[in-house]
Amino acid sequence: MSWPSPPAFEAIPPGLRVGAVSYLNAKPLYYRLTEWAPELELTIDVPSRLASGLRDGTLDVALVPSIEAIRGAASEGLTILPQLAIAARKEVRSVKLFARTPWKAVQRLALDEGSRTSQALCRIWLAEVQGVCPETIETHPLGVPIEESLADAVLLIGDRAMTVNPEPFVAVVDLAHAWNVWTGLPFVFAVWAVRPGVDLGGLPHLLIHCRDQSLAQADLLAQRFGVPLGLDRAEALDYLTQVLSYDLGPTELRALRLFARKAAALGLAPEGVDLVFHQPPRGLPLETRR
Ligand SMILES: C=C(O[C@@H]1C=C(C(=O)O)C=C[C@H]1O)C(=O)O
Repeated sequence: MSWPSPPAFEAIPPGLRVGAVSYLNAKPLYYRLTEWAPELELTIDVPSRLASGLRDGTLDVALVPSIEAIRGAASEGLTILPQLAIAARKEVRSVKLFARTPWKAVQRLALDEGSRTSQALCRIWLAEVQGVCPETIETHPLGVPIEESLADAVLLIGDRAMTVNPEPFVAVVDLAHAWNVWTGLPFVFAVWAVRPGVDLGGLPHLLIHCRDQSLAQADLLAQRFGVPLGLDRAEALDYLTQVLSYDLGPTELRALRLFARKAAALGLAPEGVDLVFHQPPRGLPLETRR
């Protein structure tokens, strides 16, 4: 299928190292990116590893857990790209906390190894809404079925969270839905973050084109990436177009700032951090606030 070519954009520095999330929820943000920009090096991985890659300098720009953009803004001068995010309008379906005990009795908590943002959201929700701070917090490894965990509650994110059978558990919460009921806001899971001093050339404009073209043909992405996960096409389409949103507008920024404050209050992020938008080193400034 032929898609409209992107509008003319500034060249992308050859070898620019870009990281993007492997889950279905991220596909609209980079589908066909390398066809339009073959000069960049694209790494696809789980969110926590992308955050590590950005931190240790093996990536220049990556789609990272929003909590890592908040942490890295303070400590490493990370900046974020405007207009783009992975956000949930209300529920999310792919970030779920499963419990074997009532919420208030959760003492041992296992957190999906692939996550950073939902790990923090989960702890904030347990503390603020349920009044519980589990004594033991451990990692639930990638690739290990949830049934094998001995924890009282297990957080799963991404594709595998969408197809878990909830029957063995006494309670399940969709954490974006819980956040929405509690704050009235959407929840921002991921943003594009950039290491200081990196020249992205035309990448920010190309990423916006990618997102817009992907969403204009979301049925194709639902079929290609959702159906192989065991979702039916309509369900995958609904997830990509109704459940999730890919915009970083004023409401999402408000939600992100509230999340940053709540994370700081629990010691999960530094106090008083604000997000800084990426500015190209030269040429026309990117739009920074909408
Ligand atoms: C909505 C999701 O968002 C993801 C969750 C993330 C996290 O918890 O750190 C990071 C990136 C997102 O792709 C999901 O994985 O289900």
